[in-house]
Amino acid sequence: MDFFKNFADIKAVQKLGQLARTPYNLAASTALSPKRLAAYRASSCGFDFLYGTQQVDTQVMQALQELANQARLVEQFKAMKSGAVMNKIIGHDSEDRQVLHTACRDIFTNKPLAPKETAQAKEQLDRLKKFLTDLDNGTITNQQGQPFNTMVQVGIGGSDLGPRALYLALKRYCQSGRKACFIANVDPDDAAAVLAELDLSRTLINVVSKSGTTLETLTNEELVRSALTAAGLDPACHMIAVTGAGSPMDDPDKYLAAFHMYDYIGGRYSATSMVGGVTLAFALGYDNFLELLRGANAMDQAGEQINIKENLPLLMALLGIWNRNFLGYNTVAILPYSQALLRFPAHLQQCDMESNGKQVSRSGESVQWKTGPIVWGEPGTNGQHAFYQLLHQGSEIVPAEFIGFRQSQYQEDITINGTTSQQKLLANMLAQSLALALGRAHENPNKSFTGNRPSSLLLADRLTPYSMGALLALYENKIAMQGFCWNINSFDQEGVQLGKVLANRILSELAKEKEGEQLSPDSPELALLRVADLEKDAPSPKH
Ligand SMILES: O=P(O)(O)OC[C@H]1O[C@](O)(CO)[C@@H](O)[C@@H]1O
Repeated sequence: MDFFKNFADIKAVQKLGQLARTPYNLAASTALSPKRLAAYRASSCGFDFLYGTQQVDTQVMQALQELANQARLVEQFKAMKSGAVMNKIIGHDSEDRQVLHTACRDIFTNKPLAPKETAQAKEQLDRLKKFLTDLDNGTITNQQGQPFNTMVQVGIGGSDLGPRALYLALKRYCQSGRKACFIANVDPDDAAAVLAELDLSRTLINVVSKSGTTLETLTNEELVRSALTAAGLDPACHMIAVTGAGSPMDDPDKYLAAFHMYDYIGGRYSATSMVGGVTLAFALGYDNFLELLRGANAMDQAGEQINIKENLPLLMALLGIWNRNFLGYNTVAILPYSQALLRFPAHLQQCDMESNGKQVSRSGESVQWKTGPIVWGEPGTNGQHAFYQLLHQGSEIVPAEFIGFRQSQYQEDITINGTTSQQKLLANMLAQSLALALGRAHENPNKSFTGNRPSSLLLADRLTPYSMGALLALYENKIAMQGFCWNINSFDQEGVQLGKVLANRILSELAKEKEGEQLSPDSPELALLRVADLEKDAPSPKH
């Protein structure tokens, strides 16, 4: 495809390389003037993005705009949204799929960019609405005629992280008497701890797996099924499913209700499909789920602007590339100053690292440039009392992305010493960004801060279904645009396969142990050695 340009061959990359020899020094005495802070600011969909604390100047910003234009990032994004086959490696066996999670939220117009896929999303939404209405009006109840009040989502990776992060973020908006829980890990203690807290008779189990083949999810499905049976309940009256159309799990007869997602939606981009939709709409209400989609759709539209000042996903993608490829920073910390965003960094970790943790280009060649950084994070202010020491004085420079809200969600606050807790929270976030940038000289080297450490601030009024949807899509789109720029396929995940294959081999070794007997203490290690031994002689697959 004409779009597929090697990063190193793009003209603006040479220019940025030169500019990176003398990056803006954030620790210089006049570096953070009010004029600069006002100028390095952009807004979309209720979010203000403050990036005066990045090591950029007007020349760098100009060159980043040129990079966006020369790599045709917005065109690639629009092509993705319109159904181009973006998930592929040219000349090699690959998934060869469209990438259309954006179609799930392009439902607020008569002219969606991918009409067939948006029609499919709407059909699933209609089915979900009917299912929820049946729950509300008592058409669907438990065997005693009581309403269901809890939904447990059983899934892992993209079938867990996004939906769980969004649920926790928006728990404040739960419908009265409704809640959701999640089981992901194949560790039996995960399910045991969740199930111990529930009245199973009032619980719906939502098994979510795009492939319908994931070991952890199928195992936990059986575990929960047997817990229902042991409690004298009929699993068929309690279990629902979300899976890829045509997957091995796509068997509506086994479930009280079944919903589809499609192969053009990647697992880690699936939170706005039925993968997130069923549990979120059950707990938060259908209208709140629609608001989430509305926010995501607004950010998808912002992603089509050519000017980086009007396109937050693109601007954030380019600043990330500046930090990664030109300033050489290996990692990014996502630091929400919002307890509700507790699991959002974990979701972004999958979304980013599974998407952009690649080392071959879209033409199958080894890339000669750095791709996705290591992404991690925790909410502030807790993180300040844990790992910020390294952020301020460590030998690794960690660009930070702060996320904050002017108002709290619950609006239940207290004024102590003249400020509310929300003000204390925000003051801390702003202070961290300043401290990272400015540093502080001190005669005692152990107390001195070098500063000149980049960060940016994302600020919105309040964490609502709409702003959460916009924030989710902001990051999804940022990640996709970075992948386009690096000329990698951000939409497959071949790197997770080898571990799965080897785990299955170790399991078949362990299964040889006498059935029902406890594993002897050295069994796992012996199985590991046997499989390692077999592997060393295994023929390499054809290239
Ligand atoms: O929804 P599924 O098919 O069960 O997959 C779960 C997760 O497993 C992965 O395939 C990685 O192993 C992720 O990409 C995916 O989100």
